[in-house]
Amino acid sequence: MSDPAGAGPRVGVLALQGAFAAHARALHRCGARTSEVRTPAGLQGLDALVLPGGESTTMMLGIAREGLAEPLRAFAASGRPVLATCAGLIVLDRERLGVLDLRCARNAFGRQLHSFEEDLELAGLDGGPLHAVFIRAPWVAEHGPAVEVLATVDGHPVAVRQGAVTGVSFHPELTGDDRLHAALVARAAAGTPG
Ligand SMILES: NC(=O)CC[C@H](N)C(=O)O
Repeated sequence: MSDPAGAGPRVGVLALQGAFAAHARALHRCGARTSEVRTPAGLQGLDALVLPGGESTTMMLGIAREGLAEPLRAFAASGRPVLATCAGLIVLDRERLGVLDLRCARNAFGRQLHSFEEDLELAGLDGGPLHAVFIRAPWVAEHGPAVEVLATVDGHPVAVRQGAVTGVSFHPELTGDDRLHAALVARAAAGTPG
């Protein structure tokens, strides 16, 4: 999946399970080189990382099987930018990898359990509302002071930031609006946390 023609920052996409291929396409559109991460060695040399949506229980089983829990924690702690979407956000919560000081409620949108779409204003994102696709999405049920809430639906946080980690409970790789991927690639290229 890597893009040999590109000279941009190297962004890994956790590819144990879930919606990883569409993330790679979005990252390519933003000028990044990408690789699929399935083992701790796959994290080496990356400037940024995407944790895709999918099914968080299955993803956690794969992370345990491959010995990826500690390497993923270390990657986040290094300050390199991370974008976590949907199941990827769940995986980072307190009850799982503990990278983010928050607790997710899974499949939280009872009003439209399977999926719905909404235009969201995200704090810090220029260019107007972002069209967000929610698929059996979580929300953030509770969080500590280090977590900045960027957007809410019905009063529940669905986009957050803690340090260099951005987490969203929707699927930004599905709409063709690549602003969140572009922001990740820009931060990776700048080599600055945040
Ligand atoms: N689109 C998604 O990633 C859904 C997440 C899934 N409902 C879970 O709990 O893991």
